Amino acid sequence: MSLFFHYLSMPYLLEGIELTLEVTALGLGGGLILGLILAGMQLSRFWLLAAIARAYTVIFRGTPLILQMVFAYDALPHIGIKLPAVLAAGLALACNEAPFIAEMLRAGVLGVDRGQVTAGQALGMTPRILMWRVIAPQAIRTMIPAFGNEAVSALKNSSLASVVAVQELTLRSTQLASSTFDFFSIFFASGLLYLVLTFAISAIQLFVEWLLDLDRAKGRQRKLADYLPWRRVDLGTKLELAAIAVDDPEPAPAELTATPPLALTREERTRRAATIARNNIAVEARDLTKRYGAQKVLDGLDLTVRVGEVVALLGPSGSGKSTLLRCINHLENWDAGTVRVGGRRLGFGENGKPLSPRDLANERASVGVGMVFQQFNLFAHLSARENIAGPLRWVHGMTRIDAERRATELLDRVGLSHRADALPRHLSGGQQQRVAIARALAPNPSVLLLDEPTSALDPELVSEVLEVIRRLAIDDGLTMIISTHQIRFADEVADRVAFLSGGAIIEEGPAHEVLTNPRNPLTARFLSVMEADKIPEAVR
Ligand SMILES: Nc1ncnc2c1ncn2[C@@H]1O[C@H](COP(=O)(O)OP(=O)(O)OP(=O)(O)O)[C@@H](O)[C@H]1O
Repeated sequence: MSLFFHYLSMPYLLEGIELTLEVTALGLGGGLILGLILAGMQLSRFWLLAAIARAYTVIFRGTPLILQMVFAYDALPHIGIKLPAVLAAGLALACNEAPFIAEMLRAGVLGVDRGQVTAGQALGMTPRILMWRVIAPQAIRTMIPAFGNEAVSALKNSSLASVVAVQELTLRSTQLASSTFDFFSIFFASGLLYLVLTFAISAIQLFVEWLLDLDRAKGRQRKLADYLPWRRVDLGTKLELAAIAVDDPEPAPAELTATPPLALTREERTRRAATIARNNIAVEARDLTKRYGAQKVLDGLDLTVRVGEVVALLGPSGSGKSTLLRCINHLENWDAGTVRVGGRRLGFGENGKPLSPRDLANERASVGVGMVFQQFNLFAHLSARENIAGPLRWVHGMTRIDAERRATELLDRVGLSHRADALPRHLSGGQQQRVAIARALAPNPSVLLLDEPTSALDPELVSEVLEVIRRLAIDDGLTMIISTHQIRFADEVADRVAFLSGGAIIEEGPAHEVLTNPRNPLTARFLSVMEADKIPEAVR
């Protein structure tokens, strides 16, 4: 036993640790830089870059590290590159780690919900802002455990540097054992030293995970058990959240229920229709055609929406409503036809050529087309307030104070000022959708597109979202195009209904007229099927 402790504190072995850490740091640091480049190449739109990165991955993941180390130390000098042993071992380890790290990075990026990326695009974020503010923060959080694994594996793999005579821990242990024949004590001591190092890496990993944990309750006394890896959302946080729910039960928001639902009288509707008819055109789609493979999803569709008008898109599932909305915001390319928003061909330059993703994002931000999605698509790592204020700062250059003031004002308007600091996953579906509406309204869009805003909600949550939309239409006179299956809501709020079937508008006209007296048999059949459409009393 005393020999074991002697070896454990022996300077000869301890100095070996220094070289072990040096090779590991070179391998991990270099692997991270190279891995970032490889991941970027693999995710690139240019197939040649992606192919080169894939070929690299196949070669360096498919050949043994020991061979790569020997190659770096013994073969490179033949082409005039003579590296010191530590550097050669570190380089080989970096080249070997890079493809694994690249795959980790790629998985992290691809794992971020595509809906959030689409929402970011709709808000006018450039690819760089999207990566920096939406994708990377979420990807990094999911990658920490895998990166911890990779660090431990790099530390252990550094022992292979002994084949190129790097005097690291394993080589020194072997040399010592060969000269003293005390194999048991030496290897036991050396194994324990490795364990201490890997434990330190695991501790760093857990600390970083804790730092980045979105559910971490700030400033609260924590118990040791909270730091264990399986404690993702600790009981304390859950209890706090439960307490919030009990203390502050979410009513149908007072602001939305205090006054009776808004509705226009027949005379008001007539006046409104006359005013709208004199307004400029806000959105115009002409002969819009879009295919997915052999399937024609939009078939020469024409639609004109005037400033201040609310148009409800109705139609059976798959008739092209969502696709039309996505084309208006140029989130989707189309095959033929034109789309103009505020007179501008969104997504095309003066010369008629498509804009780059960055220019398209800037144009989206300046034209001002807000979009609300069926699945809410809130940024999962940001609070309700930050979901609204963040894009205002990053896209529209607002100061933090102004952006937060605007966010607070909008949250108040949708009845959610009391949940401003909540993460999306701690909000109900109806609350999430109201935050999403507030986020879309924040930059004062000229047009708001709503893609089935209530279809992912439980029936009892539908009314609170519809009431917010109703107020936007009637109080604010916002131009809106709403894809919906809520017939009664469309009747009350929309100025005009457009009925889609097979990618074309087969009937359109004043909402009440089309909905009560449809002329096209397909519209009539659809409406009779939708008779079962039940809207909660509260919104009638
Ligand atoms: N990315 C895609 N790739 C291939 N086909 C698609 C894609 N997106 C939509 N489609 C197809 O296009 C058609 C129209 O889809 P879209 O979502 O626009 O319909 P919708 O009227 O909004 O339907 P719903 O009311 O169910 O949302 C559907 O047949 C759908 O399967």
